[in-house]
Amino acid sequence: MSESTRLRIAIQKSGRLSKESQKLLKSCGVKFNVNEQRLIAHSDNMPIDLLRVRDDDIPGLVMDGVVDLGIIGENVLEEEQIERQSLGKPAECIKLRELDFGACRLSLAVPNEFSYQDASSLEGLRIATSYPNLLRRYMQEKGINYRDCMLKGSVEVAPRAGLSDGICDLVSTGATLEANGLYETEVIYRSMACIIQSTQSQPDDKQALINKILSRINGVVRAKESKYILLHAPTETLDQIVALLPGAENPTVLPLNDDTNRVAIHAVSTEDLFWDTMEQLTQLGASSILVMPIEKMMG
Ligand SMILES: Nc1ncnc2c1ncn2[C@@H]1O[C@H](COP(=O)(O)OP(=O)(O)OP(=O)(O)O)[C@@H](O)[C@H]1O
Ligand SMILES: O=P(O)(O)OC[C@H]1O[C@H](OP(=O)(O)OP(=O)(O)O)[C@H](O)[C@@H]1O
Ligand SMILES: [Mg+2]
Repeated sequence: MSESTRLRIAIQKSGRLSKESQKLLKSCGVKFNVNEQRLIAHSDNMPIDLLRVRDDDIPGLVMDGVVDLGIIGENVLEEEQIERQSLGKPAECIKLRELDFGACRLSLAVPNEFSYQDASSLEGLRIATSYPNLLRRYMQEKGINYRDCMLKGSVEVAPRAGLSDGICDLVSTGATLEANGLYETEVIYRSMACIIQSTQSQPDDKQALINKILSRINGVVRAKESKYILLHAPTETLDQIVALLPGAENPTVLPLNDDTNRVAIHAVSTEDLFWDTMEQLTQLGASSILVMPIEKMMG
């Protein structure tokens, strides 16, 4: 691949998605070193360049075809999409898949002393947000009039500072709301990180590389969600034991040396094996139970 056809992937420079985005690409075999001062990181084993930017810029860079792929929160993607649609700017991209990080929700919240019944309690009031488009869509659906207070950060301090009556901001644990004397009243959008592709048609070799990265991401995410389970089981409770293993299809059953009453089971479980299931397994006579992480999966 020539320099101009190197695959360009935009990721957040620093913030909530930045480390996970880098980790994901590294676990897909993309080698690169990030220099905190530099906007671009070149991979030295694949024709890939990483563009490290503010997360707000990522959807636009992909929609304008400036970069080929982007890793972004669905909240920012959707916000930018609505904004661009209203301005008649290109707003298309392909969401390749959701990722397994960046889980958060965009919620309405009000001060603890606010008596809230439903969204109509906000009629005519001022709401501070960094997501004016998602907020407007929700409030229009509910038929509620409100006033905007657009803030790029520190949204949670707006009511106490007298700037607004309520807020519409991202929540994960709820600790920031609590610390600011606010409580969550409505979830208006649930979000995960996702990987998006530009709709521009790609040369075959570049599209093949995108497909390869995506297939590796699928393998990495599936592996993280799965566990490799080894255990010894009495033959008489074998069926019950296999039935308890979450999502395990056709486990391998192997004989044990000098023991015809017990077998070894090897299984890949598509879910984590919880302590209570482990306890049920031991009650059925299972022993030597090992639950191990899986690094990669394919096929
Ligand atoms: N508390 C949270 N827990 C999990 N994910 C979150 C949380 N807050 C935000 N996110 C997700 O991470 C994305 C980036 O959040 P971050 O706070 O780093 O953004 P930012 O301050 O706008 O960064 P930038 O400087 O790149 O503009 C959010 O758009 C959202 O998708
Ligand atoms: O419900 P919580 O777990 O408290 O998380 C919510 C907070 O996380 C995000 O901010 P972040 O900490 O990323 O900082 P930022 O304001 O600089 O974006 C978001 O904007 C909230 O303020
Ligand atoms: Mg941002």
